[in-house]
Amino acid sequence: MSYLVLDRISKRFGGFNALSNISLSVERGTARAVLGENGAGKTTLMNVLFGLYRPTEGSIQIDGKAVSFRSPSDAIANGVGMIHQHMHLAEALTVTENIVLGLGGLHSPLNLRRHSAKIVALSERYGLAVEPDQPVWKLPIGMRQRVEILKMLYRGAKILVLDEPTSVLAPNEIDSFLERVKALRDDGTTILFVTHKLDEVMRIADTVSVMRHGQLVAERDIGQTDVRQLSRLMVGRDVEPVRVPRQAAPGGPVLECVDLVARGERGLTALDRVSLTIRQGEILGVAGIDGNGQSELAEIICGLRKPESGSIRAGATEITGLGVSARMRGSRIGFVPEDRHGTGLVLDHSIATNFVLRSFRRRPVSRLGLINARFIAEQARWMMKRYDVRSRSPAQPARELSGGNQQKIILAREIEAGPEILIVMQATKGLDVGAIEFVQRKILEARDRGVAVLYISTELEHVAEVADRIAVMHRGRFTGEVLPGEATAEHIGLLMSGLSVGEQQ
Ligand SMILES: Nc1ncnc2c1ncn2[C@@H]1O[C@H](COP(=O)(O)OP(=O)(O)OP(=O)(O)O)[C@@H](O)[C@H]1O
Repeated sequence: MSYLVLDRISKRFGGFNALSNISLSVERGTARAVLGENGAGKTTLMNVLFGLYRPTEGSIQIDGKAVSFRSPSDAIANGVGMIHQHMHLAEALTVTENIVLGLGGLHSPLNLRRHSAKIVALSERYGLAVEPDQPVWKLPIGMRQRVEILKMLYRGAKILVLDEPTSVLAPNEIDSFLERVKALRDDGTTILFVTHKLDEVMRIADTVSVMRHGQLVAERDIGQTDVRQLSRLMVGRDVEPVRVPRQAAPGGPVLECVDLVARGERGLTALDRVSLTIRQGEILGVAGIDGNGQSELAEIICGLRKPESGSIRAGATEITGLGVSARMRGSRIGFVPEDRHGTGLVLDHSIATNFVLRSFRRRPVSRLGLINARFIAEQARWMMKRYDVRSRSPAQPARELSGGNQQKIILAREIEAGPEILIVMQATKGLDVGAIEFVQRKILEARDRGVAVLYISTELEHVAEVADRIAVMHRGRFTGEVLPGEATAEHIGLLMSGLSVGEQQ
C-alpha cells in the first residue's frame, strides 16, 4: 500500500462542491505535483490533508494507518507539514524563536541555545541555510521560506505539502530551492507540491495529478507526459502565448518621470534617478529581481509614497506632490498592486463591494450618501462575466476565491474605471496558464484603447509577451532597455543582475 492515501475525499462549502470524490496515492520518498486551473480545488485538498478543513466525506491513511485530523497540530503530530502560499511567521521574533514557537518549555535562554544548535545542524543537512538569531523581518522572502520548511522538519514532518512554493521566489532563488526539495525527497521525505509552473513539474516531480473543477482528471508518471499535454489536461484546451497585433502606433507621452530618487523602508536608496516615459497605447515592461526598487517606483507614481526628488507628469499636469486620491480621481491612474490581499482587495467584503472600492462615492454607485445596491449587484454580474470571475455569487467574500479569480477582480475594477495610465505589478503571479492568457489579453486590449501601461513583473517571459519595450531594473536603476524579441533571456538576465554583456564570469 502507498505511504499516503487520500481515499474518496469530498469537501462541500454550503451547496458548493469544492472537492468531489478525490482519491490519490503517493509513494514514500517521491514528489507529487498537483496541477490545476485557479479554483480547481488544489489548496482545498491540501488544507484537508493538513487538518485545516475536515473532509465532508472520505478518509486519509498514512503508512497503512487511518488518520483523522481536527487541526494542523494533529496533522503535524502525524508527520504532515505544510508551507502555505502566504507565510505565517512572527516578524518580530528570531528564526529560532519562530521555529520553536508553540513547542513549549522554552523559557530559558539555555533551551533556546540548544534548539538553535539543532536547527543549524538540520539546516546544514538539507542545505537550508538560515541565520538563527536574525529577526524574521530582516530576512528576504527566500530565507523566510526556508524558515517555514525548517519549522516543519523540526517537528518531524515526513510528508511536506508545498502550496505554490516558488511563486514568492525571485528567478535566481528558484533553482536552488528546487534542488533543496529534491534533496529532501531523496532523503525519504514525501513531497506534495501545488504549482502552475509546468517546467518545475517536469524538473522535480516523479508523478503528477491534474485537477479540474474539484475533480481529479488525470494522473501521469512524469516520464509519460510533457508540458503541452499537461497544459491541455489542466485547462481542457491548447494554450498559446498571447499575440495581439497592435492596432495603432503609440501616441504622445502620457506618463513622464524624471530623475526619481527614493529611499526604501530601511533607509537605503530604493530609486536612484529613475526616468521613464510611456506613450499613449504603449506598454513599458519593467523586468527585474524582486526588491530592486520596482515597488517603490509603482507606489511613487500612484502617490502612495513620496519621492525625495524628481518629478512626475501625467499628460500636461505635474502630479509630483499630489496624493493617491487626487491621482486616481478622474480615473487618471489605475493600479493593480503586488499585494492582492493587503492592498488590492478587502478580503472580508463581497466581490460586488470590491468592484466599487474606487467609485462608491460617485453616481451611479451612490447618491446623496446612499448606496445603490441594485446597481452594484447588476454591475458585479456584468463584470464577473466580462472578466470570467468564477464564483457562485457576487455576494461571496473575496477571501473565499482562488488567487486567479481575486486577481481578475482587481484588474476588472482598475481597467473598467477607464484610466489613462495603468500600473500593473506581478499581474501573472500564481495564475494558471489560462488565467495568464486572459489577464494579458485584457491588458493588451487596454493598450489598444490608448492606455499607457507600466507592466512590472519578475516573470520575464510574461513581460516579453506583452511589452513594447523592456526596461531592466537593478538596485534602483534602469540598467538597460531592450526590445522584446531582440534580446535573449540570457542578456536580460545579465542586466537583471547588474552586469553588462561581456562582464560575466
Ligand atoms: N472557505 C471557503 N468557503 C467557500 N468556498 C471556498 C472556500 N475555500 C475555497 N472555496 C472555493 O473552492 C474552490 C477551490 O478553491 P481553491 O483555493 O482550492 O482553488 P485552487 O485550485 O487552489 O486555486 P488557485 O490556483 O487559484 O490557488 C474555489 O471555487 C473557491 O472559491
